[in-house]
Amino acid sequence: VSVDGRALKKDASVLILGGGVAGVIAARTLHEQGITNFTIVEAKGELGGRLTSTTFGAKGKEVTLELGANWVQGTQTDNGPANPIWTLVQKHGLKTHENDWTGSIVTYNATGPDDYLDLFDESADAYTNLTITAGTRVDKRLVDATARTGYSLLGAKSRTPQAMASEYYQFDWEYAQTPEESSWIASSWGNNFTYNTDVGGFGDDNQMALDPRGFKHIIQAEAAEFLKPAQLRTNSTIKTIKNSDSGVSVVLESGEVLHADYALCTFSLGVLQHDDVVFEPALPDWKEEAIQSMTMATYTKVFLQFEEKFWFDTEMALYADPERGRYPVWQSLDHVNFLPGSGIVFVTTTGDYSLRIESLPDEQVQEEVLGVLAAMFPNTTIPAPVAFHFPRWNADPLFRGSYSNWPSSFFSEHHENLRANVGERLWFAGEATSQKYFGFLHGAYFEGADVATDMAKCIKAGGCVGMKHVQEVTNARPYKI
Ligand SMILES: Cc1cc2nc3c(=O)[nH]c(=O)nc-3n(C[C@H](O)[C@H](O)[C@H](O)COP(=O)(O)OP(=O)(O)OC[C@H]3O[C@@H](n4cnc5c(N)ncnc54)[C@H](O)[C@@H]3O)c2cc1C
Repeated sequence: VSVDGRALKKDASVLILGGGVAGVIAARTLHEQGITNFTIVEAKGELGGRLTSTTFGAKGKEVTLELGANWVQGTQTDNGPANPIWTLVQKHGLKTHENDWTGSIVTYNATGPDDYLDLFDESADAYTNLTITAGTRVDKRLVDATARTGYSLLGAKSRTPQAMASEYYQFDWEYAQTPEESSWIASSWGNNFTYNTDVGGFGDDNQMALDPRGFKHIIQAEAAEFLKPAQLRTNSTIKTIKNSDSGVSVVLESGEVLHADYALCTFSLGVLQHDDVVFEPALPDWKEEAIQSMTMATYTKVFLQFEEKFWFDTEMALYADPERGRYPVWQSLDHVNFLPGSGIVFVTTTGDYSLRIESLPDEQVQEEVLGVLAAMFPNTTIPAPVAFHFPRWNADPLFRGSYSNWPSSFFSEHHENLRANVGERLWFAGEATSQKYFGFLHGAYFEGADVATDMAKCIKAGGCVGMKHVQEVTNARPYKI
């Protein structure tokens, strides 16, 4: 049988490229649709992708820590919509605890303790205002601008280290980039669709994963329910993706070639941007412009373990350095709610500061971090840590950053193009392709499910055009020069 000269094939084979949240949920979706002729091809030795943990600590004091995603952000409010990651946490019995980001915090500057919680609260209000005014801009069809423009127009101008640290906590700590680098409108979507129940969000609870099996357990346990051994290839790094009208072939690092009728690429935006994988033929201009126009940001957790705790008793602490973004957000894991007795505290950096520390040797970063602790606790002799570790997400060829961020020069049409299939055979999904939830685990989940649903329809129909894309992203009105 044929349609337009194409062979109708209803038992088509599918390669799912990448076994993170999007890849596993896409596989589950195809399975549910009765399409079982698929294989997940994953470079790492296990499923989970950016859901990844490590054993950290001195001998006899080891614990499981999350190097990547750590929180279920927004869970569920009453019987409202549930974050699907929260649903998986409950289904698979993952250990979590609520993390109070705003009510359990103390503040410091470069000379020691400094109570600027009033500025911290003002900054939270300014951020809320930023998201509300972004909504107004959408309703009025006003153009996007940077979140910095938004803050300034609202009169929220952070001029002291304390005000800058407070703003950082609200903004950069979430988006992993500065307000200058981020879209006013899209960063507000990111917040509202997750946290604000008025627009369908899940609620404002943040649950921290604390399970010794790692946060990845939820996705591995989910896969174990349907995935057969023959449907998974781990330790298989893809070097080339060849796309044609009749199917897709991928060339592995080993030289082996896998063929299928369709492929779903779930590699991170950073991997696509960095040319770690070669597309043959090269991706069309509309796709390449979309890929290069969104940003892959970097978020870095720097872990320290000490013989014993000498720091704050709250869950969180904020440090205001004269340099914005220098080792600002601290969290105590040695806390009754998390890993009491662990002797672990960690500090988070983002954006360019993360790239800076990735380029330095571990010893130098450790020395800098200990210097900050010495500034925060002037009356304490800071002991040498017994363990120290931070992951280099940007340098990692399987990720090239931590998660995507939406700059103000990225248009809705770019986003459609980022998401759209190339030809009938090559499809894309992952956190970055989610318009409402880019950057989040639940963004990857929804995209895996939604794109695989579209693919299944296409496969069952024996072929389709797929998602729409625009050939060129243009202005509504021409430039006047
Ligand atoms: C440090 C950090 C903190 C985060 N914190 C949170 C958080 O608290 N809450 C939250 O909701 N989200 C958080 N996120 C974001 C969340 O982890 C991601 O949105 C989500 O895991 C992305 O899933 P994905 O399936 O789209 O991509 P990935 O997990 O990147 O999956 C893609 C897979 O493709 C594989 N791959 C890449 N290249 C190749 C190749 N050449 N050949 C074969 N396989 C390849 C990778 O190994 C990977 O397994 C965080 C991320 C990071 C890094």
